[in-house]
Amino acid sequence: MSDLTARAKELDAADELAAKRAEFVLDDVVYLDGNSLGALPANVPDRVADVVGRQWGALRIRSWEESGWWTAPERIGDRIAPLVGAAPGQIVVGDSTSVNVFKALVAAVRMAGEGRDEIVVDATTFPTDGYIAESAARMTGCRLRPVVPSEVASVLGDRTAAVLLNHVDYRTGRLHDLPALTAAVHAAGAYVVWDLCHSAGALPVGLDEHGVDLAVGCTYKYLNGGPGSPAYLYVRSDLQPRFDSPLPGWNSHAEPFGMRPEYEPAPGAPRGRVGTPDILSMLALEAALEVWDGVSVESVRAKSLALTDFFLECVERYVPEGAVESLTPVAHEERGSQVALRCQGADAVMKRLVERGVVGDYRAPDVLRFGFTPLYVGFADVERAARVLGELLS
Ligand SMILES: Cc1ncc(COP(=O)(O)O)c(C=O)c1O
Ligand SMILES: Nc1c(O)cccc1C(=O)C[C@H](N)C(=O)O
Repeated sequence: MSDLTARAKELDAADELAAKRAEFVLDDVVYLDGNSLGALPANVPDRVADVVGRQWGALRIRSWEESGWWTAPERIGDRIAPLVGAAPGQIVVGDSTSVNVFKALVAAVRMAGEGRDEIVVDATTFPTDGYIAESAARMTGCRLRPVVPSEVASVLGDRTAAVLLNHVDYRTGRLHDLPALTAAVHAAGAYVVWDLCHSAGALPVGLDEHGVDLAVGCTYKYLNGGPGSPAYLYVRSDLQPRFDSPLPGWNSHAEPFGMRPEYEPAPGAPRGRVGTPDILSMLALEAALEVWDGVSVESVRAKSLALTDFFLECVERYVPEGAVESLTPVAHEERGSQVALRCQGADAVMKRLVERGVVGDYRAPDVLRFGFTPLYVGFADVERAARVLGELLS
């Protein structure tokens, strides 16, 4: 047994989250793609069967009330809230991340008011945020300023209306400084929208603590909600009365069943709703969130850093020098829960890794991306992934 195999064994034996793995449907594959699609929590299939068979099949229309369908968006929002450091009543679940980016960004510009006509966006963002920001800018008469995150603070000014940022960069895994950037945006008198897709469920976010204005995120990565599971929108409670949604659908009305021609926004988080919620996906997500019972985000963060540290160490040992270059920061305060390795022929290398039972993903043009979900990835998985990568590149 190599010393790294022995270390992996020790680390797994001491891992307080190790038992969580049994709550997921997994096989012999090393699954390092939970930052794209989280694994299936084992309780979800039976729950979905009940929602379809009993709630829909037998109760039919009664389920909107009796099965809690109507209030699911805010109820599940409250279940996500502690995972991102938010008090109840500020998160609503529904729509996709893209749609929530649109709602949040346009609402932020509307809050900023007259004279503020610039939207700043992370130039390295996951593309959908950039596309939506461009359209939101055009619709609101703003100028769009794409800048790299390290330059955001230097472009803020009295014309800045809103700033759209990613907590963790989807490609490099870099963790951005949410408290400092939020404070800088506020000092300029503007509003910030954070995209939490790659941080929620992997590390503490502290939305309330750091005074974040608006945030969005998906639930199919570290929250394991399933393919296309609904996203969420956070609007800080004191901003809710001023949240003027650009998509004021009937579900966000103060009295949806009043069927009134005039729009009157609902108070609180439901103001962020749009149309009829996608109940099947939403209740699958609600079941998936049960794996978080009794789990602290701090313990998840501690394990995530231990996993990525160990992976970097194993890669250094097993992979021939110069074959890969890590794009992920070494400093813990700058690292999310993934490791991105630049590698020649990365696309083909990832295909071979998958054939050998190590599933990460490839991101153009040259990145091997490995996501570490602390609830079900162990240290032996990490050692095996790096060893197989080393064998392929030797
Ligand atoms: C940072 C980020 N934002 C948004 C999205 C996607 O948004 P949507 O849920 O609308 O597909 C992703 C991944 O798909 C992402 O990584
Ligand atoms: N949302 C995805 C999808 O519908 C299909 C394939 C991948 C995804 C992803 O989530 C990609 C992911 N946001 C990324 O960081 O690359």
